[in-house]
This record gives sequence, structure tokens and C-alpha cells, in this order.
Amino acid sequence: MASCSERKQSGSLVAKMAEFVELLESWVREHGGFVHPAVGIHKGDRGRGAFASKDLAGELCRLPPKLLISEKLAEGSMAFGHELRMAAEEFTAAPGLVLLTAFLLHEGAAGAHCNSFYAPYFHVLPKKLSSLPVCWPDDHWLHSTIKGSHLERQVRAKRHNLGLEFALLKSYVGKLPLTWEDFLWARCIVSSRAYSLQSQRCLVPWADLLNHGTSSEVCVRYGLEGETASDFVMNLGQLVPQGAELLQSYGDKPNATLLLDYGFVLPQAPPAVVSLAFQLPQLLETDPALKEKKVFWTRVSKGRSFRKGELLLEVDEAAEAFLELLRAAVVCGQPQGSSCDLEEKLQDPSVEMEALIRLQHSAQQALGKLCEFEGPEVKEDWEVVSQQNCAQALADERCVLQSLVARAKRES
Ligand SMILES: C[S@@+](CC[C@H](N)C(=O)[O-])C[C@H]1O[C@@H](n2cnc3c(N)ncnc32)[C@H](O)[C@@H]1O
Repeated sequence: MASCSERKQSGSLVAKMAEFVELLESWVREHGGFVHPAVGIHKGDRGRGAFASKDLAGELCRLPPKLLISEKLAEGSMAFGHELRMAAEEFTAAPGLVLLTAFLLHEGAAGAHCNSFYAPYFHVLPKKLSSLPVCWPDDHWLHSTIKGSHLERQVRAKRHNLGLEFALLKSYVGKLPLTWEDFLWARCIVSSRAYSLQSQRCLVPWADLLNHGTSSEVCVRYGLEGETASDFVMNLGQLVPQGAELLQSYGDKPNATLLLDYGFVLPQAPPAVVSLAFQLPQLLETDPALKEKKVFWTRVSKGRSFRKGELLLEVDEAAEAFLELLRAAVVCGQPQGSSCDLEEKLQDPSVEMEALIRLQHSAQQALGKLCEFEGPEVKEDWEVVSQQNCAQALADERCVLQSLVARAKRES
């Protein structure tokens, strides 16, 4: 239970945040924007969010272009903006997000005394993002809860890519003392809040206070409107009753993606993607069809590179691409005459059967790798939530793996 001084401290933080939200709304209005006065920003089941303080319909907010932080604005307002864009386009997968991250760092968005034009927006941004797996400390026990899963691979891949982006940014934002923690905060703020508007990544003050809902819960639509289609407008598609949370959609994403980018999961989300191990077929030098098989394999494997004869592949519920590779591997492993038609062999029922048996084996192997690690008895709140989130993402992986095993058994 929280002590009296903890309760006092959390009460004053809530009051401070309410004050910052009020300042943000005044700033929006002062600069020609609109925020519906009957929307309250406070804590609910999904954390801080926007709620109708009376029955609501129509326009929720309107922000003129000068209040939007687009990647174009970021590029234009930093001396190294154009160079950074060119490098980010060449070396990273998300140049728009890198530019917005650089902008937040450049404007000192995390600082309490930030004097940027956008400071009223920056002050309402969360200070801690511990529910995002990429923000867990390296040696934290939560990493053990996802060991062996596809989610673990995704977390590692994301950390690796962020490391590359950090190195890139450091070479441009050189004059600022940029730390990994500052970078991580700014980068995660951007990936959990940026909109895609007319192929531009964009931070939209106030609008990003709305949480995500499933398609049946979403009541808010947004887009660019106005004479030059440059005002950001949020509209309610229906009458929303007093007290209801106003929800937008961040897209129909599997739980692992929601967890990686936003730090939460849903009880019902689209099926997970899993990792399955694939063994490279052994081609014998004495095989009379060796040449044809090499050409055939190069075509089917689409230049994928194998390490020590094995490859971990991303597989969805349908597993079509994985089965295609398995069929080809079976064909390559079978003894053939010197002038055989390998493509035709792919249709052979015995090849299909063997491919399904291998699929079953790989899925069972992946299931065996998922562990159940409980962690220490005493946990902080964010650790409890993160562990529950991981458990849900892993349950989704298990569900896909089990359905692959069941399907392979049924069809083989
Ligand atoms: C765009 S912000 C939404 C506003 C945010 N709650 C805030 O206080 O600033 C996205 C973040 O909100 C939280 N969030 C959004 N939708 C959620 C949901 N359905 N369940 C739990 N958390 C959610 C996550 O922390 C996510 O990273």
C-alpha cells in the first residue's frame, strides 16, 4: 500500500500534469487551434487518456499546420537536417522517425526549462517509458521471461537498429551531449506517438493523448482537412456518452508489435508471428541432378543466407512461405534422375506429407523453447504490468505454434 508521503507526491504530480494539460490546451487555442472544452484528460483503465465530460459529437480538435511537428519541419529547422535525412534514408528503415527524434533532442524536449515554441506540448509527454521492452535495462530479469520467443528476437533486433540510429544521430547532433538514455526516450516517444499523414511522420500535440481502442471501441477519426488540407482534425463518428473514453486506432497490430512500439497489449489481437528453425538441405556432390538442384534452390530460397546450415524464419499463421521452402528442401533431399523436373516434384503428395511433418517438428521445437520464468517475488508496478504483457504476447505465439502443430498433424 502507498505511504502517506507517496500518496501526497503522486497527488501533486497529478495536479502538475493537469496544469500542463491546461497550458497545452490554451497554447493550441492561442495559435488558432481548437480543443473541445468538454474533453477531460485524466487516468483511466488504459492509463492517462481523453474522456467525454458530457455527451459529445462532432469536431474534437483542430490544429493548424504551425502546431504540427512534421518530419519536414524537423528537417528544415536543424542545420544538419538535410544531411541527416539523406543519411537516415540510406542507413535506417524509418528516416521520418529519426528526424523527429533529432528534433526532440535538438529542442531539448525532455528538459524542465525547455524554451521551444513547442514546450507546452513537450511538458505533457511522459517522462518514463519503462513498459517498452527496449527501455528495460540490459540485465533486467524481464528479458528471461521472453527467452526463446519470437518477441525476444524482435526486441533484440529493435535494440540493434536503435543502436545504429543512435550512432548515426551522434555524428550529426555532435554539439549536444547526447546520451543513450536521452536518445532512447526521444526515439520511443516518437515511435509511440507519431502519426502518418500524407506519407509524413508527424507529432500532433494534444491529439496524441488519446489511447488506442479496437475497431468496435474506436469513436474518433482523424485526417488533414481545410482549404489546403493542412489542418489536423479529429472528429467523433458517433455520439459519445458522458464518461466514455475517446479512443483512436493505432492500427490492427499483433500484440508483439503493440508491446514493442507502445508498451501495451490487448486481450484479443491479430495472430502473432513466430520464429521457426529451418535446416538447409544437404546437396550431395555425387547427385546427378546437383546442378539443377542448385539453380532450383537459389530460386526458391530467394537469396536467404544460412548460418551453420540453419535459418530462423518469421512465420505467420498460414505458414505458406515456410511450407514452400520445406517442400523445396524435401525435393532437394530426394534422389532424382539426372534430368528430373524439380518443379513438378513440388506437387507430389509424398513431398507435401514430408513438408508437413517437418513443419510439425519445427513448431513443436519452437514451443519447447518458450519458457515460463516467474521473476522475483517483489516487483515494481511497471514490472508486474510488463510481465503480464509479455505473458500475453507469448500466449499468442503459443497459440499460433499449437495451431501449426495441429494443422500439420491433421493434414499429414
Ligand atoms: C499516443 S500515447 C496515448 C496517450 C498516453 N496514454 C499518455 O498518457 O500520454 C500512446 C501510449 O498510451 C498508452 N496506451 C495507448 N493505448 C492503450 C491501451 N489500449 N491500453 C494501454 N495503454 C495504452 C501506451 O503507454 C502508449 O505507449
